[in-house]
Amino acid sequence: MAAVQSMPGLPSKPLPKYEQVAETSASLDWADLVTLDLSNFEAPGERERLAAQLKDAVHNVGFFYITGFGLSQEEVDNQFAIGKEFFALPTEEKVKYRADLEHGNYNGYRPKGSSEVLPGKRDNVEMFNVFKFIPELERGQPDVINDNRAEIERFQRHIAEDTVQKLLILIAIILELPEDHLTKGHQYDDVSDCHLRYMIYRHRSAQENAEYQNLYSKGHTDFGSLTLLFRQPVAALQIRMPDGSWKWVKPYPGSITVNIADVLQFWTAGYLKSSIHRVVAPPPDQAHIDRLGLLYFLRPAHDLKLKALDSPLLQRLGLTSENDAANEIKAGDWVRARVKGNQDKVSEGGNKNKPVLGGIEAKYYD
Ligand SMILES: O=C(O)CCC(=O)C(=O)O
Ligand SMILES: [Fe+2]
Repeated sequence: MAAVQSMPGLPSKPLPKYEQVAETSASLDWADLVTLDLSNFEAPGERERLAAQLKDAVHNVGFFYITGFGLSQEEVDNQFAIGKEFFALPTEEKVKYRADLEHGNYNGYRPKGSSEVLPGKRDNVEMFNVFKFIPELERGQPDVINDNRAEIERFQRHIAEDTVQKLLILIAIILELPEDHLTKGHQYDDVSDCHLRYMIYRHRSAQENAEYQNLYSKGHTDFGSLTLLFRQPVAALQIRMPDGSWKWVKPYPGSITVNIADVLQFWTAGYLKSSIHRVVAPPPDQAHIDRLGLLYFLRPAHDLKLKALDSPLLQRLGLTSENDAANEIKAGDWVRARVKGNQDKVSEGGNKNKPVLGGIEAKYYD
């Protein structure tokens, strides 16, 4: 009898369909964020219209939503199913794929407890980071990734080669730079630490939440260029508003939450805001849920320097990083120093700046 052959491009073992959980019915103080609909991006005048809509958000808030990005909820849910399958593996299987965190390399598995949330208190978060499928970054992968590799690569490439390219064009327009000024340093074939991340925050008891001051992840900024957070109906992400208050980020159907990260802040001498966000315990009606996450972290080509860009807008505003300690730091070194630093113990006493590289600090908040 002929052996059963799997179809090329289809997983050898179909995954159970992923069902998203219900939204919270709690009434929370949601942040009011701009939503960009990318579905008419190619229409005449559309880029300028979207850039105008985005300008204030990226300067003052650092967070916004996108819709019309060309991936269906089914495709997104299929990625959640992959993450769920991976995290259900026994720990001894998962640690075979452990990332080289000690050198700031996130390629692979990051076990829970790798970072401190509060002094003496370790996190409850697992991550599995799948870097780009290019020869320089290949590594051994678990079966669930190998079996679904074609679909994961297609999903990653859509984000990297379509969605983020559009966002980088809009940001270049805001900065009055040629449209390809930022896309050039963010190509799929560039060696960089871009990755698709599957994440799980395992729920804690009410008593544990009290001991952790409700924190799952301290207030922080992200390290690279942009972060894209696929819709996750469990309320837990909060952003720090310009007045220092924290607001919840509502997960709207069909949307991705996007935030500006450190490298874009360096490149714009602070004009683009790498804003502080944190993850807290969900409201009571979602407190029992193990919160799965799906994110894409966009990082620039490793060798690009952090020196501010020569932008007409920044020049008019007098924003330059001339003589700044960041000028000669490579973006990839910054990202890796921040990943490495995340394994350190936290300091006592709440909100602290932490040295990262070349005398430059990163901000952390409780
Ligand atoms: O899980 C979330 O909502 C945010 C995660 C996050 O901030 C991060 O991984 O950098
Ligand atoms: Fe983050």
